[in-house]
Amino acid sequence: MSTSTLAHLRAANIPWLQHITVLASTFYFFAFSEVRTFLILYGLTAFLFDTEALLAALQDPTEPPLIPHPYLPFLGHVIGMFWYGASYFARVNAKTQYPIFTLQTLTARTIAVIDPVLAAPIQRASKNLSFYGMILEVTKRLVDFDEQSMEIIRFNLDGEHGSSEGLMNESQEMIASELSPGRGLNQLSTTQLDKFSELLSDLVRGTSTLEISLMDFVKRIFTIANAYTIYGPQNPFAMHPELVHKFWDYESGMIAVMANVFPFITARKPWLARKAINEALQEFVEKGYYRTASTMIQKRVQINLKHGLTTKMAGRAELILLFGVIGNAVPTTFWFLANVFGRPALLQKIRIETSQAISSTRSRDGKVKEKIINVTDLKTKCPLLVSTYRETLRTIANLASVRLVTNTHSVSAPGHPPYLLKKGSMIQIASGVIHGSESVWGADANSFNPTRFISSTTSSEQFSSETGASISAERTATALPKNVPSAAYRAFGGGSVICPGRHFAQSEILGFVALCVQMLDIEDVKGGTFDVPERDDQRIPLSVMKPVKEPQVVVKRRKGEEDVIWRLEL
Ligand code: HEM
Repeated sequence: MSTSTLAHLRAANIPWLQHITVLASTFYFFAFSEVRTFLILYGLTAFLFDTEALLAALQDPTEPPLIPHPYLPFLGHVIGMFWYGASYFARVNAKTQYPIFTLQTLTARTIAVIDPVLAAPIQRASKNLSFYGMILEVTKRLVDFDEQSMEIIRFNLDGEHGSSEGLMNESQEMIASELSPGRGLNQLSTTQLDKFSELLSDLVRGTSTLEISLMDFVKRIFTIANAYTIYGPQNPFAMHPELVHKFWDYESGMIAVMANVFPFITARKPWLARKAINEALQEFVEKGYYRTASTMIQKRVQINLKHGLTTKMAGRAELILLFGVIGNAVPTTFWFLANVFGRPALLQKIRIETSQAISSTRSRDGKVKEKIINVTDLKTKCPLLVSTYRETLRTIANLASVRLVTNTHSVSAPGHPPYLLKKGSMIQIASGVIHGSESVWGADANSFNPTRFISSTTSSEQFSSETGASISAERTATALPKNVPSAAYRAFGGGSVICPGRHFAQSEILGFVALCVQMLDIEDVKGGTFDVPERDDQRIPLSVMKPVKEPQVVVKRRKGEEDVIWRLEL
């Protein structure tokens, strides 16, 4: 044993003196026949309680420090993550203040990344730190893929047969291209915005009122509009309207289904819901309904079938994308509406600001007949709206970015020593901790500041004086406060797997919220402004955070807007 190992062992948080004293006194207190049993019991207990500290002492000094659980080794951190949900990393970080640390559980080593400066090189190192290596097991359980499909999906994930070979590479490249700014994306967004205005006008007509939970209000419109836009007129929800509810039944119980402990008994409602949706998705592929869907879905189904997925499994593959499309957009829009309508002063300012993006047509008698909101104008001329959207996401986007270390990798960043990330470890970039860090965002990191993303150089005047709309749109969307590193804003993940739907999401969510702000009053069911709900930090959703309680609201058209036809355009 080298002298440095001995020094580490001596410095380890292990009560060596107590162990030596106990061992030495054993022979004094116990009869010879009892010594063996005692030593075995003592040894086992000491092993259980000290092994994490021993691992911490013996690990390579350049590895992220291992934090032994103070009371319950190997199980303590698992229970902590289960009990405290998304806030567990924040609790450990509050005690340790390490920029990166390791938690050991029975089956895995989890490396939590707390400093965004380290997050940047980690999300860039996609060759050795694999997103799919981590996420595919989740996907398998999420949609119930069979093993044969998983083999097809796993092919060439590390790129050993070239960067575009294999189902995943081909599909990911195609989706990124279909959803990146350009004509195809504009077409998708236009269909979506038209559908929003049609559905909202139908749901809240003339002087009628609608009593509903704010979340259900968003779910109703977004599920139908997104399914229509992305999956076409013969989408599963249009063919089987009862599936809209079932989709959200599955969403709320999917963690229990994925735990996979006799889910048909322990999580029956979401399990049955998934079964019904999967059957409809299979029909969507088998009956060729996908041929009337967006180009992205047509290409995606063709890629999946070409690589050998059965029609049944190609249908199931769509369930994961449905989550990508709707699963985050709905709760994000819910929070955005809650943050605006729950703060009358902010609502007032946003009403004034977004009115710049409206044009109107009049009937012969001079009355306003139609009002059109231009979503490009929202992005370029309405910094408060865009900033409120980004601040909303900062406060609710808690989902860690996960990576599996497929080859031992050393990561270095300015101001940090190099850290060794050993093969087999699971990395979690702790988005929630980073989003709430005072050292990153300033003293008000934990409060809601709707103007946070309006920088001193980005004002509505400046936007209107920009020459190219696309340049100003990009500037609005990327105005991080001074000195905040870009990897600190993690709502859409980062690196090569950054959410490809972020541009689509921004247009649909800004458009929908502006439409609501201009067209509707949304108040507490008991009258007046509703309270902005609290975040439910105990639940770990596979999307943005959920509220503890969903406000029950009354939705009606604003005075004077009862007969106006509202439309959204890009
Ligand atoms: C506010 C709404 C949204 C949020 C907060 C969001 C967030 C995310 C996040 C955090 C990831 C994982 C990235 C990582 O771990 O590094 C992701 C992946 C993804 N998102 Fe989104 N997303 C949203 C909307 C959308 C929409 C509307 C679409 C599609 C139209 C979409 C499509 C996808 C896809 C396909 C992936 C997987 C990327 C891949 O496998 O490479 N997302 N999203």
